[in-house]
Amino acid sequence: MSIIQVDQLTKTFSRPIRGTGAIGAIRDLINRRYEEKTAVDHISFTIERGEIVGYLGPNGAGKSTSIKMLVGILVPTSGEVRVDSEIPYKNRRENARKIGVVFGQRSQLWWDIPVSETFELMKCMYNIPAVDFKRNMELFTDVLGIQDFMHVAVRQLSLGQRMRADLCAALLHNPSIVYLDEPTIGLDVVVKKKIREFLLEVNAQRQTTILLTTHDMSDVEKLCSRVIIINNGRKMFDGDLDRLKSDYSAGETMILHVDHEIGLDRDISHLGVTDFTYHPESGSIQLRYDKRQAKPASILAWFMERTAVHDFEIKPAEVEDVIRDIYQDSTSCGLGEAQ
Ligand SMILES: Nc1ncnc2c1ncn2[C@@H]1O[C@H](COP(=O)(O)OP(=O)(O)OP(=O)(O)O)[C@@H](O)[C@H]1O
Repeated sequence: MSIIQVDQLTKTFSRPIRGTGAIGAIRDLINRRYEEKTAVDHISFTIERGEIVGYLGPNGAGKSTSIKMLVGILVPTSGEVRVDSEIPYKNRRENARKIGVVFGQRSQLWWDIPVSETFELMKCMYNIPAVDFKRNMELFTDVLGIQDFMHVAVRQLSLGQRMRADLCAALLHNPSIVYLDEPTIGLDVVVKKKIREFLLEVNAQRQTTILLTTHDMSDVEKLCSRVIIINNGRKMFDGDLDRLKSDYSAGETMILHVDHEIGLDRDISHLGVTDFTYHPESGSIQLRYDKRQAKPASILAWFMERTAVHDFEIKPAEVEDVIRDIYQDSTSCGLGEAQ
């Protein structure tokens, strides 16, 4: 049986419409009006034990709301959610024992006490057997490299140190599922690498299921074999990363550092360029093209014939671009959902 089962899950918030100015404020006091916002709209999926799944979407897509329903903080408006046989919002205590959660923007650690004491508190809270605790501490301190700051108060940690301590705390009780919301946000490449290696190690050793939200495509590429993409609360794509990349990651961006612009009114559609902007402050031209249809060398040659190009760089599609392509594809085809 799938470890996570989500069926037609929906969450609608009712939020006040605020009037503008003094009259609006007075009117609000007398007659407050509300609007409905469907943050998660009939989403269904299942996740198998041991999968690492990227749960992606642009800002406001409904990712955090979905995760809050999975961890039991929010009660769905309709639909069903079952996590390792528990209904999270009904069996919050049992569910909490089976899951670990890390929100990149917030810490679950106690601010004023040293990291090591936080872990001791976790041991008591979750009733972790001494043998498991010792084994986990050895593995986690080794892979995450937290030995150096074990005795430092949490408020004195750098962001990267705090994030590693947060991850360790979330996994000490051997949860079968871990929810990670932007776990590498704001971290340098070395710490990102450590965290990814750690997650892969835990997943391989313990079959821990991981659901990860991130805006960092390299997190997705390094960790996830499958991605679910949502937008406006609806599921747009559910499939493996290779399919996502072969079907949708065709957009590339080329940045040319030039002497002067050559006129934005030029028609360069024959080169396969879809977007074309000049940034005078940096003296650069930014072009977007579909690499299945355009030849970067031809684009570069065309510009070099017309202006002095000092340097250029090519950037692969960002996760946001892929999502935008999927969204455009599904709306232009009249599809609500791409499977
Ligand atoms: N408690 C709430 N009350 C009213 N509206 C809410 C509430 N929580 C979220 N929303 C709305 O629901 C939508 C989805 O929000 P959510 O936080 O789930 O998005 P997200 O995909 O996690 O975005 P981000 O990547 O920016 O974190 C947004 O339009 C948001 O304003």
